[in-house]
Amino acid sequence: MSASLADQACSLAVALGANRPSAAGSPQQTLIDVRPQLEQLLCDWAQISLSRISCSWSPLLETAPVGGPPGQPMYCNAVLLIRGVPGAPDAEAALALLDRLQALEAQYGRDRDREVRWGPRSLDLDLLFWGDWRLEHPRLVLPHPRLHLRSFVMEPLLAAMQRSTHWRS
Ligand SMILES: Nc1ncnc2c1ncn2[C@@H]1O[C@H](COP(=O)(O)OP(=O)(O)OP(=O)(O)O)[C@@H](O)[C@H]1O
Ligand SMILES: Nc1nc2c(c(=O)[nH]1)N=C(CO)CN2
Repeated sequence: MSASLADQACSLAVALGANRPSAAGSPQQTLIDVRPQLEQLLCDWAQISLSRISCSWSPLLETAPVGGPPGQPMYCNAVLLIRGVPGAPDAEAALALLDRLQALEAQYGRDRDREVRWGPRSLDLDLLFWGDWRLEHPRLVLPHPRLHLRSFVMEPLLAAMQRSTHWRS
């Protein structure tokens, strides 16, 4: 049976990016170090055990910076695709997840008050989509409005989908 993104009411994706070091090390080391914490964060948020969700990770990609100040370092990007999030999407839960993602960014040294738009950051965690649910909130837009314009997101998303057993016939 074939499946489309729109069928996946309980799939959710998070994009990761970094292009400055954190306490965990280089951007690559940061994206590796944060993996188990991000999986645990999602389980805690969804109130579900790790064994009940399926996490599909893209490989790490080195990408040229898009936008922002000239001369910033190359980025490391990845995407985590999760299947098995229980319940229907709603704004309160989505905003609570955004808060948790931003708290995790701060743990890795992200300081939003001291950065320029699209400038270097130690960790960026963007919520890409929650099924095909649409949200227009001042703090959160879903699907992420620039998702389809960014090869540094679409390439790892494709890789994560190809690695997910869910889309295999
Ligand atoms: N889908 C989303 N995922 C993450 N943040 C979002 C989303 N939609 C809106 N936002 C808002 O965008 C604000 C800025 O986020 P952030 O600093 O990560 O942006 P950015 O990564 O520099 O740029 P971009 O928004 O183009 O990815 C956040 O504080 C958050 O409130
Ligand atoms: N290659 C790349 N470029 C970017 C990235 C990113 O993660 N990777 N993030 C940005 C702001 O979200 C702006 N530009």
